[in-house]
Amino acid sequence: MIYTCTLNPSVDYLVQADQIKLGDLNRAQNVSFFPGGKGINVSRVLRNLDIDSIALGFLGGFTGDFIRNELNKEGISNDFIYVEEPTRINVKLKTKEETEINGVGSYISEIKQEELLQKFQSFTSDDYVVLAGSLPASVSTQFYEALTNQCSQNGSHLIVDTSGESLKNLLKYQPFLVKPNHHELGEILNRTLTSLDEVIASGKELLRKGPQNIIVSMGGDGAVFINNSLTAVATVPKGEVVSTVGSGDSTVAGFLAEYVKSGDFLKAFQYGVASGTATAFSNDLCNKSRVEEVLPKVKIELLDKEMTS
Ligand SMILES: Nc1ncnc2c1ncn2[C@@H]1O[C@H](COP(=O)(O)OP(=O)(O)O)[C@@H](O)[C@H]1O
Ligand SMILES: O=P(O)(O)OC[C@H]1O[C@](O)(COP(=O)(O)O)[C@@H](O)[C@@H]1O
Repeated sequence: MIYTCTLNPSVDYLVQADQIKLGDLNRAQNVSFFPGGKGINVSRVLRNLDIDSIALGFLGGFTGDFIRNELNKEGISNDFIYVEEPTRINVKLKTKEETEINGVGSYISEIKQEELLQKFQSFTSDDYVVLAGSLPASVSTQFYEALTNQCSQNGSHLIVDTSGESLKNLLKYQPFLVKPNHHELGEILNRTLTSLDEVIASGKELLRKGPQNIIVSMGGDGAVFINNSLTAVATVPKGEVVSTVGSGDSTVAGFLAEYVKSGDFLKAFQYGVASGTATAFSNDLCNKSRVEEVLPKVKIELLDKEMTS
């Protein structure tokens, strides 16, 4: 089974406007609400790609109810732990540019954290566990580490999509996959990455710190895949970018959807990148027909086979 775990879900409030002036009254042309947060997005894209998953994490209040109802409507199994404070609302402003305001997240008591950790004890080596997104302010990075440690003890395939200190601390558990974007990769290694060569070299450096497979996403410039036997670069087609919210999560979901079917890293990488791009070209997350339309336009260049250092 694939489990996704979102410690800090969100209702994503997407506001489209010609322009926004700070300090002025602005009117939106269009607004929409989506269940959000990285693991939840992965579960939603997996559903669109006909793959089952179980969504876990913390939800609370009217916003938490909205997310649960939407997931139920979409037929996504979920087993969230309920907390008192409402789940955050993240504002996504789409003008000519994209601006995001992500909330801090609800208070999660230690008892609730322990309850989630217990759920992780039942995972097995057949399971894939996607641990994704930020931590609510009340949850320490040690908790992420405890969840990771539990997956490692169970032998589950762990996919981590987080950034900064949380990601750094988890590398030693040798996660099956990590997916930083190029800014996050630079941040972990304390540098700014300005070229593809730098991204590849830094990705290889990250690989030596523990993860088994790495996708470094680079927005409209595509992505890089690195493991001990392969290095590949994907370029993506140009198209009308509607909203990139959830593109990275779609990359993870598309990769997993193909990997659990074929076990083929390159096919999975191409499918993941196509899913990310299909989401960038959509208002909500991608659907299967969009992904399959984009798929042949994602070009994969294999740089090295067999490692490379
Ligand atoms: N402007 C864009 N045009 C085409 N594809 C895009 C664009 N932005 C993002 N994507 C797709 O989504 C993937 C993830 O995007 P990225 O912004 O790197 O991730 P994150 O959302 O995690 O920061 C990219 O690798 C690419 O496939
Ligand atoms: O937990 P964080 O880092 O605040 O991110 C949460 C936000 O990221 C998203 O999951 C989108 O992520 P990506 O654009 O990186 O795929 C939104 O749904 C949500 O608002």
